[in-house]
Amino acid sequence: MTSGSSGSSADGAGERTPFGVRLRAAMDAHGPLCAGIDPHRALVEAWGLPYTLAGVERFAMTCAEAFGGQVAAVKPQSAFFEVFGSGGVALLERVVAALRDAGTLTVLDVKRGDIGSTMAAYADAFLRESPHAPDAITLSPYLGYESLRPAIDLAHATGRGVFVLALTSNPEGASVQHATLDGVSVARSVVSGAAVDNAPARGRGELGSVGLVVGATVGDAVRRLDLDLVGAATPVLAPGVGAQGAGPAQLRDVFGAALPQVLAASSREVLGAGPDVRTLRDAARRTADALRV
Ligand SMILES: O=C(O)c1cc(=O)[nH]c(=O)n1[C@@H]1O[C@H](COP(=O)(O)O)[C@@H](O)[C@H]1O
Repeated sequence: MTSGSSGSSADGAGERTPFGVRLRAAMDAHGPLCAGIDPHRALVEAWGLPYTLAGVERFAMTCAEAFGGQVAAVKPQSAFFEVFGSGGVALLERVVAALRDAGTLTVLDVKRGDIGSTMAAYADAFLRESPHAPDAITLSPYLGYESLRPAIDLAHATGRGVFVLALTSNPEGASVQHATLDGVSVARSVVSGAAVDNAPARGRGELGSVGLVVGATVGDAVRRLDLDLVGAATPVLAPGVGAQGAGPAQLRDVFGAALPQVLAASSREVLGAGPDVRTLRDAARRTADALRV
């Protein structure tokens, strides 16, 4: 499987297989791990590298080499590249391109969200066809789920995907995400939005391209989301595995019957196995195997 199989038109609206379908195939082939590339200063230095653009390039390209072709998806965290300004952003583009060449799906963690007219520009920046466009991005719905429409529509048009924050892994998230309007929580309204957007995929018996982010650490709180609403058609990105304390048991407890559509994300714990490429690859493979349903 390649991450970018197909022809495409000038605006990218080609015949690429929808992201959800490609994600299902990737998880079936490699297990449900999304390996994060988060070049924290402490990790870069622990690898014996200087915390400079060159050091971070070595770190990130080693990750791309280790993870490419081995895991379902890779999630570079944009913040750690943006620290280095335009050079860091150019490096991020090279990392995405390298993973694309290896046939591995990329979820670029940029957590964008803005008024619709600005959202259209963010959608163009990340979801239109280009050699360094990722397969999916993370989105923040706190200006209203519908404000994300330009990104959702362009993702559908270009065979790409989005993951919308629903219930995040950090303890502070609950104060906003469990707030209710007319008896419906913010998080649950995001789940409903994704269910509507994935209804056509559900009708085809496929995984949709509008995913949710639900932390693997949220415990019982997940019950309030009514994940049943989305059936088996909505992919769920579940960060929090490893450094934030969640493992296979927590994933089973939190997601239950929805587990087959969960893409579990782990960054620091896997990255700690570097800098040797083979050791890093083995750590990712071991984690992916342990998470298999
Ligand atoms: O969107 C995310 O990926 C995300 C959402 C969330 O609720 N919690 C969360 O930790 N993340 C991201 O997932 C990664 C977690 O990294 P580790 O804690 O090192 O595994 C970071 O890049 C976070 O920004």
